[in-house]
Amino acid sequence: MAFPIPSRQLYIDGEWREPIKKNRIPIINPSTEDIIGDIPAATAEDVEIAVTAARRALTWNKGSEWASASGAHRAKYLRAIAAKVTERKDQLAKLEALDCGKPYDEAAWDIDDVAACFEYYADQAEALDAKQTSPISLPMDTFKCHVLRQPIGVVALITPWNYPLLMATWKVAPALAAGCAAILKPSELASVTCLELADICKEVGLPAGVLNILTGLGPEAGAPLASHPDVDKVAFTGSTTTGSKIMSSAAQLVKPVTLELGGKSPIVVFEDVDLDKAAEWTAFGCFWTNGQICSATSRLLVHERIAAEFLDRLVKWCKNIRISDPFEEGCRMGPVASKGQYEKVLKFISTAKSEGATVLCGGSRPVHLKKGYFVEPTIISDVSTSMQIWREEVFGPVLCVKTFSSEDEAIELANNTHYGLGAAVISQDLERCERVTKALQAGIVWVNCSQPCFCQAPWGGTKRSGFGRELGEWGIENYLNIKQVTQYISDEPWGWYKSP
Ligand SMILES: NC(=O)C1=CN([C@@H]2O[C@H](COP(=O)(O)OP(=O)(O)OC[C@H]3O[C@@H](n4cnc5c(N)ncnc54)[C@H](O)[C@@H]3O)[C@@H](O)[C@H]2O)C=CC1
Ligand SMILES: NCCCC(=O)O
Ligand code: NA
Repeated sequence: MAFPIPSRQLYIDGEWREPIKKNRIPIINPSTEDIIGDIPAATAEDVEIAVTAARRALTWNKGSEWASASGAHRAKYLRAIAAKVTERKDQLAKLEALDCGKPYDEAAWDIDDVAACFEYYADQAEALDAKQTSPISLPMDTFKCHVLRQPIGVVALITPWNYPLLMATWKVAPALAAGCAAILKPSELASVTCLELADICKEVGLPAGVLNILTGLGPEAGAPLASHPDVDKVAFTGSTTTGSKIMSSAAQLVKPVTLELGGKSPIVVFEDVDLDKAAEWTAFGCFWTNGQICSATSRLLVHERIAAEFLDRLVKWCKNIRISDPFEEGCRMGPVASKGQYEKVLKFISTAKSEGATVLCGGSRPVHLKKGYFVEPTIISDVSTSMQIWREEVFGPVLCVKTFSSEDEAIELANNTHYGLGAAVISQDLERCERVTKALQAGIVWVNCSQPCFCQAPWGGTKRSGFGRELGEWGIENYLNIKQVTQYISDEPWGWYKSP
């Protein structure tokens, strides 16, 4: 599809700014492998300017314009951004489909979620004003106490390419609601819509420096941002390897981080399910977003009594997934996001085969698509718990399968991972679902579904999937300092020491 990609600069201090080193990074359309534009490449020099701008925005007019303004004041900007996102939904969805290969229908859904998330955090910003005055009851009536919730300060938000604008929004919206000033560093593999967010912020007159958007490479732009001494907090979504690096550099300055990292989430299908309903959720849980979801339920555990019949149904559902250019009518799977990702996914499949696993369906490029980073929905069986395909995140459309014979065995296999982001359980027995839910080591459990995500509910992982919770009322807490204010209200002297 020919669609104009706006040519943008870095967004710093409310203005477009060419990177100091003037470098740019090509934008590649993963459906065609064509270069369709370029984005600016920030380096440490630009990070320095952006951090200074953010710091100034916090303290501008003693903070009265932003950091110490009311939540209601900031909410107006968040609502204005939401309205502009909705107004530009079609353009943003098209750009996102071009940039990261998402089916257009999914991209449009994501843009709705972006607008809803800005609206939600506008509500949370308003709610913050009411919370500021609520007293804390103390056991002594000579004292009164309340808590002040104040913005943490300048925050670095580093985000991935699988949901380019939505993952940025999960951080930008609560950070701004809290009164922080932010520097967003989206993934170099899909930054286009984040630069359009900058354009929207300009249009709605967001105060200068409150949100700065630096596109660029991880080591060149992300690393100096994360380690900058004047950045008060880092919120990161991406690979566990990069998350660990960010945590190490933050540790040098005792800087708080929240990390939303990889996963190898299980989906447990019991013997009492409706086979078709369960098969569709299993496919959606792993193949939505072309399989590139941190919470993808990419390890299927199915009861041995129904395994053969269930897998037969599941393969039929998978063969029916329309894989095509993201703009074709009815597309339900596009390409993976980059050449690197394509090669990585195929390598995972070949390693699985060489380790003795069986490819039940898929496993390669679809024959009808000669160009683009397309991989068929792939199901791999005869898997053991020592195999790479069982242990490591693929971040592509690859599901691996094991069977179980009892609830206890299912739980043990489900928890047999270093990760702990998502998990799903499918059964008509809701008591069993409740037992299994409690036993699963994960931050998110889906019952009789997999992946639906609402900005009202907390999101985040355990184990090596990271820590901290985004979204919901927890999302804004990530960007607030809690300050205890205790006042002595008695007219009597304290009277501990003998009066001189
Ligand atoms: N949990 C999730 O949502 C995601 C997981 N991944 C996993 O990570 C693998 C690699 O994908 P990448 O795009 O390379 O992920 P990545 O974790 O390297 O990139 C995520 C973000 O971190 C930035 N970054 C990279 N190195 C950095 C550093 N040293 N300091 C600060 N920021 C840095 C990147 O520029 C990007 O904005 C994928 O194959 C997938 O398995 C990737 C993206 C999202
Ligand atoms: N549905 C949102 C998934 C977010 C993530 O992959 O991190
Ligand atoms: Na791209």
